This record gives sequence, structure tokens and C-alpha cells, in this order.
Amino acid sequence: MALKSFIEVHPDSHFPIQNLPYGVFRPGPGSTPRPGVAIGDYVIDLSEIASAGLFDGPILKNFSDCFHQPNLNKFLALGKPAWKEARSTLQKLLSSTEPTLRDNAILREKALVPLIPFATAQNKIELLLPIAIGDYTDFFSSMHHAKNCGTIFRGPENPIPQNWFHLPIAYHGRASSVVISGTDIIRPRGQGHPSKNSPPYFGPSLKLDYELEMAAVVGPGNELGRPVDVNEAADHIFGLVLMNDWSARDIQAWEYVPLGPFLGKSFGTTISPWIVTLEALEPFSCDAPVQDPNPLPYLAEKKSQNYDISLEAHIKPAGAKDSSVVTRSNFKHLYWTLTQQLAHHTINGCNLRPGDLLGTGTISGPEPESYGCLLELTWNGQKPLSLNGTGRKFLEDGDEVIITGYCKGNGYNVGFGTCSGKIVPPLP
Ligand SMILES: O=C(O)/C=C/C(=O)CC(=O)CC(=O)O
Ligand SMILES: [Ca+2]
Ligand SMILES: [Mg+2]
Repeated sequence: MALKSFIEVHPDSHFPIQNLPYGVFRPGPGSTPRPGVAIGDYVIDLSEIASAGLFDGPILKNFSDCFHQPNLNKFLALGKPAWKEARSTLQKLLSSTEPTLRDNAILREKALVPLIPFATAQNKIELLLPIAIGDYTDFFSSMHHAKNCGTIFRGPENPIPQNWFHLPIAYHGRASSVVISGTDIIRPRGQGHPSKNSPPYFGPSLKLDYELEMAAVVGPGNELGRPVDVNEAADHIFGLVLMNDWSARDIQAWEYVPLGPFLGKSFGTTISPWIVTLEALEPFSCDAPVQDPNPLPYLAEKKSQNYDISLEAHIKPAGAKDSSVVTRSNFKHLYWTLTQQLAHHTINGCNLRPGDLLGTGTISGPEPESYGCLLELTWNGQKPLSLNGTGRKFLEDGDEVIITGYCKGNGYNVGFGTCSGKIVPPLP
């Protein structure tokens, strides 16, 4: 019998009792941010559960102040045994056979907050960035994406750089401009260089793009100078979010040789509000692609695993009734695994800290419909897409990009909800 909650959850919901993703929310205007867990159309207020003394396992009974914080960093720092304990406490508390919360109307009233806000201003719940992000790194782990970008930017002879098959390439992103789903993105201005013979121009980006990605949220992290072993790296990852690494292709193409992306990406990166734990994703793990050549020993894992997560990106133009699906991809296409990314990041002694964000890189698959950005889908604007009859080379003002992702279980989904953002006009 599948685990069931006393809270009714629609079979299509992303948030059944098997998921229990973590976020941070404000139950109403002016109230303090607090951690919560999504179930069906509700958020469980973890500060209320902690205040009621219900985190009573051996670890959390001494550390339940981690649920009276404006972000999840303190909980992340506690590590995997505490995460496991919290999950089993919450799964028990929410199960249909457990009376503690089910039959306590006063506690239910305090701890269960409707996620779909009612129309009234008073109980408009607000979802916030769940973590304080000290550092954000973005990898480049899809071979299909690397090949397509290489062909477009560097030509078809050697599209994938020689180092790519030996190490998970990355660049340091900008943590300050990571924003929560629903935040508008102002079209950036910057320099572009349309062709060899013309001088550079300055103005609003003419090639604004999305990048369909996921990102790992780092747990305890490591001490400076002490790398994480690749076979222990999974214990350092709390969970995953959806991510859109907005990219201004014209700014990027002109600025990024030889030091890598800078202003073409640092104007905004959107993440989804709910962190789905690796524990909830475990039933959906699958073998990662076979790596050829074999990676160096520090990247060779005993078990190399991905997750079967269906991913979609949609674009909804201003005033359009419906959005159009532009990408259909899957997390399982990634060549370098999350654990290889994390181990590689620390191999020189670099320390990761709780709440650090590690983007996977754009998740493109082999089929043209699975390409994870407009640069690939329109081949740098040469082949416009049709969105319900309207042509698109790159994003226009008013376009909303919506990324979704979920794993299909037997009679339920473990999903990520949505990660969305709308392009608004540049500054004058
Ligand atoms: O190959 C290039 O020149 C550029 C690639 C990217 O812009 C991708 C990037 O940000 C990393 C990724 O998302 O995979
Ligand atoms: Ca990226
Ligand atoms: Mg970005």
C-alpha cells in the first residue's frame, strides 16, 4: 500500500507525501519568513511543528531552532542524519493513520497554510528564496548542449573542447542576482559585437535567452583545504531546484573570451521555491551515461547515478492565452553527475558552504525538441520557432518563461512545481 496523507492530494499534484519539498514562506504580509514543507495545496509551517515539540527525534530535539530561521541554511548544515530524521518525523505526522496533527484542530489551524492563496490580501502567502546563497557555480554538463554551443560559437570542426571529457567545466556565477520564481527580469544592457568588421555597440540585449537547468543545494560543505571524496559527495547535497540561467547571448559572445561568462549572465538567475530532497528523488535514480574516456581516479565513482526527471520549458508571450512548450528534456541526459561536479569543485581544496548553489548547466538531450535554450533551438536566431503562430528568435519583452519538472511514480508524482520569470523592458 502506498503511503497516504490525511491531507487530500490530487494524483497530478507535484507534492504528495512521498515528496515533502522544503521552502521558506511568509504566511501573510508583514509576518516573518519561516521554513515550510509543501503537501498538496498546503504548506506545513515547520516553525509551528517545532514550537509544538513535534521534532522529537534524537538529533532535532536539540536543534529544532533551525526551523525558527528565515532560511534553511542552519538545517542544511546539520547534514544527512538530521534531514532523514526530519523527513521521517514529517511523513509520520502527515500520514493518514497518525492522529497527532490529524485530530488536533488548533494545531492544524496554525500549521497548515493554504498554498494556493485566497483572493484576500490578508492570507496571501509569499514564497521566498529558501536559502542564503553564498556562492553560485554553474557547470556545463550536458554533452549535447556543449556540442551545439561549440558548433554555433566556435565552428563544427572541434565543437567540444578537449578538456570537456576529462573534467566537469564550470564558471563562477553571481549569487547576489539569484532570484525566486515569479521575479521579473529586466532586459540587460551591455556591449555586443555583431560581426568581425563592425565596431561594438551598446544597448539592450538583442539576444536574450533562457537556459533550462537544475541546481544542487549544498548541505554541510567542507573545510578549506579538504576535498570531498566523490563517493561521499551525495551526503553533501541536500536537494535540487529548477533553475533558469538567463543569458544575453550577444553580451556573452563578445565578452567571454578568455575568462568566461560575466555580464551576459550575472543580471539574473531564477530558481524554483521548493527544494526536492535527494531522499525523495532516490526512487527515480538511474544509471548515468557511460563515460569514455574513463575519468581520472578522483572522479571515478563506485556508482554513477542520474535521476529520471522530465523537464519542460514553456514560453508565454505578453497577452497570449496559452504558453507553448519549447523544450522537452530530462535530467538523465547529463554526462557529468552531481557528485562528480561537487567532488571536482572541492578537489583543489575549495570549500563549499551550506546553501551554496551548483547549477548543472543547460540540460539538452539528443533530439532537437530537447534543446534547453533558444540559442540551440533557433540555431542562434537563424531558424525562428513558432509560438502558436508568432515567430521567436530570442526572448521579447513581456515573454514569460516557465520551467517545470517532475518524476513519475506509481500513482503519484514527485515534482518541483514551476520556475518562472517574465522579461520586462530595459532601463531607458
Ligand atoms: O559553449 C559556450 O560557449 C557557452 C555555453 C553557455 O553559455 C552555457 C553555460 O552557461 C553553461 C551551461 O548552461 O551549460
Ligand atoms: Ca548556464
Ligand atoms: Mg545567470
